[in-house]
Amino acid sequence: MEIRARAPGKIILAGEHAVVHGSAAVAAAIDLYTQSSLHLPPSGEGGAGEVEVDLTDSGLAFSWPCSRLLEALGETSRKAELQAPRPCSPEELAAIARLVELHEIPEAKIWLSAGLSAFLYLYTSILGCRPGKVVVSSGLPMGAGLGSSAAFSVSLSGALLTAAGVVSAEGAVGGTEWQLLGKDHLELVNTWAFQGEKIIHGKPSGIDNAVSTFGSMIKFKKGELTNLKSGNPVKMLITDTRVGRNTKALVAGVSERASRHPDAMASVFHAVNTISEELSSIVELAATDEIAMTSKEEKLAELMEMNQGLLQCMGVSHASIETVLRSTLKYNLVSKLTGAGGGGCVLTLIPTLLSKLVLEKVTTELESHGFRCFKVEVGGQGLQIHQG
Ligand SMILES: Nc1ncnc2c1ncn2[C@@H]1O[C@H](COP(=O)(O)OP(=O)(O)OP(=O)(O)O)[C@@H](O)[C@H]1O
Ligand SMILES: C[C@@](O)(CCO)CC(=O)[O-]
Ligand SMILES: [Mg+2]
Repeated sequence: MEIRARAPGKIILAGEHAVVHGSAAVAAAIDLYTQSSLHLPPSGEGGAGEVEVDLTDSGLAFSWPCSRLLEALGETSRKAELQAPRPCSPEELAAIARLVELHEIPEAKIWLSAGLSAFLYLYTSILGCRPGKVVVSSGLPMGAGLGSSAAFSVSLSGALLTAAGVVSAEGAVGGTEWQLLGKDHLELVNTWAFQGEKIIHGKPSGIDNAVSTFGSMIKFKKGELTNLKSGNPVKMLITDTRVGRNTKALVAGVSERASRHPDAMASVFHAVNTISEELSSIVELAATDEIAMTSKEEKLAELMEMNQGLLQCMGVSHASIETVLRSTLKYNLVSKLTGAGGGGCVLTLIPTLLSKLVLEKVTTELESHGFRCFKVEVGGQGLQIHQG
């Protein structure tokens, strides 16, 4: 049996970091995906064979004998828990970390160990210690602010829960081999993926896994999700500064700053909340044609600029991000970091009336700094399944 699941990355238009502290944020799915293909032998039995994962983007593959997993973790998959995952306990996480350490991961790719721990947790909790192989491949840059960790957790959870028979695909995605899940099944996948994100991020808000699971453009606040109907999707240029960073460390850094300056940071988070609320109402107004396109774009640009200033206050900007801001400002274009910051990707709002020539000039200038630019479609589908 082969089950494939693909889950999109995301951009955050406003509210990253502040969303971890209870503010609203606005995010949208993009058309770059992580795909997990799960192969299960016909009669898998616990205790025999291996669990394998092939991480094609990093060119590394790992495997564990099922007997070893059973010995270290016990029989982990229990029917009742499939419907309501329990968080990974510190003891279980330590046992999983020891299983990951059985493999020598090259120092330059040590950041993979968090993803591997999330993989082992999701696989053994959902399918138990039965043999199987998962091949993961992604069009997303890893650790660059476009939600690669969430797309990884969502696609894995989608494939594993489909194999366990607790979720099943319903409707086809027009003209493609992919199928969608119903709302309740998506909710379940999202809950599992959040557990995976916790292992990778430490203290995620849940926005990245939610937008990767449900797709579209969403407002997210304290775990509550509102779908934003955006008539004409905004156009964004993405610049990957190629400066590596780690979301877990950046989120922890903002929390430390908040504990050093609680009142000042509470005001910053409050300001971000207001920006996200305003931004989401502009998006929705635009869907009803009650606001002209140029006026919508001017407002969005101003709010993004204000949000970027507040992200600098939180200490998550970076010299490379500032270079992107300065370069695009020369052409009167507004940019802000997206995701956790500290390097990674920057969004630049592309107004509808911007000439092709100007766009080419900005892109050339950004690429002359060694950055990589690309355009994405914003607000598309979330998790999709293919069973064959
Ligand atoms: N395709 C993949 N293969 C293996 N591991 C992956 C893959 N995608 C993500 N990961 C795991 O997720 C980690 C990156 O997550 P991180 O949260 O730091 O960045 P991000 O999700 O890309 O950005 P952000 O959280 O700011 O949106 C990697 O270090 C790795 O452990
Ligand atoms: C930085 C952050 O706000 C967004 C990362 O894409 C973390 C989170 O919300 O989990
Ligand atoms: Mg992440």
